[in-house]
Amino acid sequence: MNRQQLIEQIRLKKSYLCVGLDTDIEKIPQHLLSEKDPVFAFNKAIIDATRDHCVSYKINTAFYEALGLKGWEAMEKTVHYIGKDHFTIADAKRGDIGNTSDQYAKAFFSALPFDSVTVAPYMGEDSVKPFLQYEGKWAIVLGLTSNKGAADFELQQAGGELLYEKVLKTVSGWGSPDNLMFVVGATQADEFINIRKHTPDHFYLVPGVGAQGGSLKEISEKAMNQDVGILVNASRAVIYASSKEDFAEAAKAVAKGYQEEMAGYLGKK
Ligand SMILES: O=C(O)c1cc(=O)[nH]c(=O)n1[C@@H]1O[C@H](COP(=O)(O)O)[C@@H](O)[C@H]1O
Repeated sequence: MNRQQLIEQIRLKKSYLCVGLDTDIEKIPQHLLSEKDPVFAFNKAIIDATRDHCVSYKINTAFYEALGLKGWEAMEKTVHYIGKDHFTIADAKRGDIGNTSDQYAKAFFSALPFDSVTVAPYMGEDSVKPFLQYEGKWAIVLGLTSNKGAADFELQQAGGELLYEKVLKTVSGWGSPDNLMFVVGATQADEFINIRKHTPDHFYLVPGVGAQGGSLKEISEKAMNQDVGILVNASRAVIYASSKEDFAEAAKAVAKGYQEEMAGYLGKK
């Protein structure tokens, strides 16, 4: 999905919600465990229930890789089931020397039909560029993350600026707002205005509302640009809204609630 199509979907649905499919076999409702592929059965129900309220799904590959071959198969079935109308993110946080990153890009963009992959920038340009070589596909590079450990490196001074600022400035020169997004944690609201100054036109993937306590209102007020420019992810708050048989309806209600709040912020733009 290209930038224009993504913006169209956001305007059409009045939503910039990304539902995170961090599907943990230990947390899915008991009654699904008798299914042949419980993880896919769970995802399918969540997707059916939430697809009208979100524009994107983020599959955190860790939860699937942890199950071996079965998990990878569930991931593959899930990304195909989502289809082309939603922006798909392989949250794999990849990045390695060039010829290895080439293979990671091939894994998610050719063997699998993801629109984007999350990428760690620590190894520099040759580790990120392979993800920028595919027409209509995106690299989503870690900028300022939502976790406590962001203070260890990202928020440290590096030659008169913060390390994450250097990352935003340098990495934005490797691609364009048409194939590059940045991850900015919802818990980092104090930095949003500064981040927008460095990267005015880019989309941000913003995880950390719901379970991590980030404020949708604050993000929306501080980080939106003229093209909306944000995808806000919630995983556990949506997919584990109920642990019982009504899990899909409960997920729908939470996703709808986020969407309605988003519609309000979009209306003010
Ligand atoms: O790259 C990410 O998606 C990510 C970056 C970040 O800074 N913080 C963060 O929580 N994430 C991911 O976003 C999701 C957040 O999940 P919830 O806290 O359950 O909504 C998880 O899949 C995390 O791996």
